[in-house]
Amino acid sequence: MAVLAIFGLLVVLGVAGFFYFLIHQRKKHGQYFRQRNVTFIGANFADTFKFLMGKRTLMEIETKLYQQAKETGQPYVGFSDIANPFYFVTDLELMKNIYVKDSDHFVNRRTLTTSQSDILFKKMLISLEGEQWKGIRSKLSPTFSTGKIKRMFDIFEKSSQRMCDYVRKRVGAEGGDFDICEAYSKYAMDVIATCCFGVDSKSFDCEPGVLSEFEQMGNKIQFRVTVSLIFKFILVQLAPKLADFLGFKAVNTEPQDYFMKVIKGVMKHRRETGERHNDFLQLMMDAKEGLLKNEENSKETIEVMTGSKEDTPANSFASGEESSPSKFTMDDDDIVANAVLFLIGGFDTTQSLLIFAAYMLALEQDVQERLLKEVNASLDANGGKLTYDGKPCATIHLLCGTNGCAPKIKIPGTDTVIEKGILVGLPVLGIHRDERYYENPEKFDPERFTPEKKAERHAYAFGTFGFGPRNCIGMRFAKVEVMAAISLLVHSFKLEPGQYTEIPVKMGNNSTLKPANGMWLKITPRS
Ligand code: HEM
Repeated sequence: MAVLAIFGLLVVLGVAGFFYFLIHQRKKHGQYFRQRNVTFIGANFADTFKFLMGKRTLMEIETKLYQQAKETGQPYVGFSDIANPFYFVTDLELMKNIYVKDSDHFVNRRTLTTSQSDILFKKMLISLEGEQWKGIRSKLSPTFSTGKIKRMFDIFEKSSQRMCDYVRKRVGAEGGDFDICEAYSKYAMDVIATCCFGVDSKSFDCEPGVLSEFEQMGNKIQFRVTVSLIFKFILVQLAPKLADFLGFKAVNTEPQDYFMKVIKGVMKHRRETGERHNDFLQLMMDAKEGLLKNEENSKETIEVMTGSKEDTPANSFASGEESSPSKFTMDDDDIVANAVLFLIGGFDTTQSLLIFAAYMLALEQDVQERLLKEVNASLDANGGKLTYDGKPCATIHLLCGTNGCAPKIKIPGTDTVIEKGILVGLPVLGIHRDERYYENPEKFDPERFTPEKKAERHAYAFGTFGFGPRNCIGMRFAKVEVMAAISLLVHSFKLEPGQYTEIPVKMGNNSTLKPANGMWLKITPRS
């Protein structure tokens, strides 16, 4: 009884301490912005609490935040993410300044780990800073050029075929209700296993409900926003030494060790036998040896490297005016770390896009019919083969928040100075649903992405892959991977809402855009 009472008291003290801490941080960050004459809008404790209890999604919170920021009529506002004061920018021209003109100042992300034992995480492109980031990004950029991805197209086609065979087996000749999340998870895992690790994921060989070893480890290594991760993260930000002492790590040890073993085994085999493959792993091994074919200075590689066609400070780096990429060397751990990063960065994102594209196509039959016609015409023109140049037109928005830390820099046209280390966040989700940029934004309308329509909008109104030099290095890869899978799925099956389809869909309480209860659709083979 006494033990229970002490335990209960400790819980009450813990919760009270946490709320005291929240109030203290909010007050501190509010003061920070008020002293700088910047409107302060957050944090919202009720929403934070509901999120921790699983009753609010990050998507709902970000949408509300954007509305609040927009209602102030200011181009940027102050916000508190509990750990840090945070500038929340809603003005597209200001965003462009940050990403293009001042890109050199907004190049680092916030720290997610301090642990010395987080070896792989520390070597991932996503965590690198300054010159080190530039060096590795410039080494990796040529591996993501259109030409290189074109050579990998066979991998996308084969995995898409395997996925359609799997779906056919599950729904039978007459068709039936099926959770498409399962097939897309296997597809995204299969593509990354083949391209980045040089192995077969065996994800389509398993019985329903069973995951292959690669899939299990791949799932374990993904970032999931859980209550414990949030606490860990706050501790890393506020008391890095304590977090380090407690051995907090960004990436779980078990999958980390597994992937290290897998990839090092494949590299050893290739080096010993001289075997070569058309995949990222090969390209990274070539980049390490300085053997990568000479596309380093091509215009496109510079675009992959800088995320911009325009003249930016980063472009001068990319074209060799500052540090030369050849100065930087990669070792085997860099290769492993970035292959694992591609698994983290390219799995959930691609899967979410595929899931919602299937959902919208099931709901909007006329769009599905148009897409089917385009895909069939492309297949007919290419002897029934899916090719890189076939261009189906399904495009869908995704949530992604993106931010950078600045050294001291003044916001143009204002007296506001963003000090070193202060975070700047760009609310992509809100912008994508803003009527000022998109008419009827909740409507699934691929036509808004025609070149003519795109030219009518501000270039920064579409930020799915981020902007500037720190944008998504895998964007070209992801687009082709997604197009291959959607094309073959729509060619093989009719997608319709089924008896379990939730309309509107309930979103999951996680960092990425995922439906809470799977994505059940009625799927019928076309022949
Ligand atoms: C639909 C799929 C994808 C979406 C929506 C997406 C989105 C993003 C976003 C928003 C960023 C941050 C940009 C910023 O901070 O400004 C990012 C970074 C990154 N993405 Fe993706 N991504 C996708 C697929 C992929 C794939 C397939 C790969 C790898 C094969 C990949 C690898 C990366 C890497 C390595 C970074 C960090 C780049 C750096 O720090 O220099 N992503 N992605």
